Amino acid sequence: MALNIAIGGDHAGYTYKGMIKEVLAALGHQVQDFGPDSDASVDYPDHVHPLAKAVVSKEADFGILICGSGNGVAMTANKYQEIRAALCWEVELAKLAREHNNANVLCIPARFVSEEVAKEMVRTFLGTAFEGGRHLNRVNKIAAC
Ligand SMILES: O=C(CO)[C@H](O)[C@H](O)[C@H](O)COP(=O)(O)O
Repeated sequence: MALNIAIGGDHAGYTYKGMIKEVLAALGHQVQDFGPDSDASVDYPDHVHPLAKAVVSKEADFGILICGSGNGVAMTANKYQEIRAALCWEVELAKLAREHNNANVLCIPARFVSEEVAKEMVRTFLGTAFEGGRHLNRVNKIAAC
């Protein structure tokens, strides 16, 4: 099924962002790029906030955020109650983030994972369904009051 994917990050994730966009196109998904448009140094929140809002508004089905460690983009995206941004560095983590946490944003640490792992995490994340059941009860308790 073709999905609407929002992708973004910062300069440290710029190269991986381009590579992942090719993967998403090959999978038949629609992609909205929230930048940056070069590897010149930027502040990741400037690119994360509009992406997070696109996911919250359901303009995008899922978000993919890439920076050096993945921490900054994850911290920023998770400021939104409706966002469940998962920092993943192994394919199995991307699978579990969908199965158990119903994650809607995948955060990739470009300086710490190979291109192949990054690509496979994206394919796995977008190809895995939330399991619901006991996990739904837990996910429903995440939102701060
Ligand atoms: O998580 C991050 C910021 O908290 C990312 O790793 C950034 O990509 C990183 O901090 C950028 O570092 P730089 O020295 O400015 O390239």
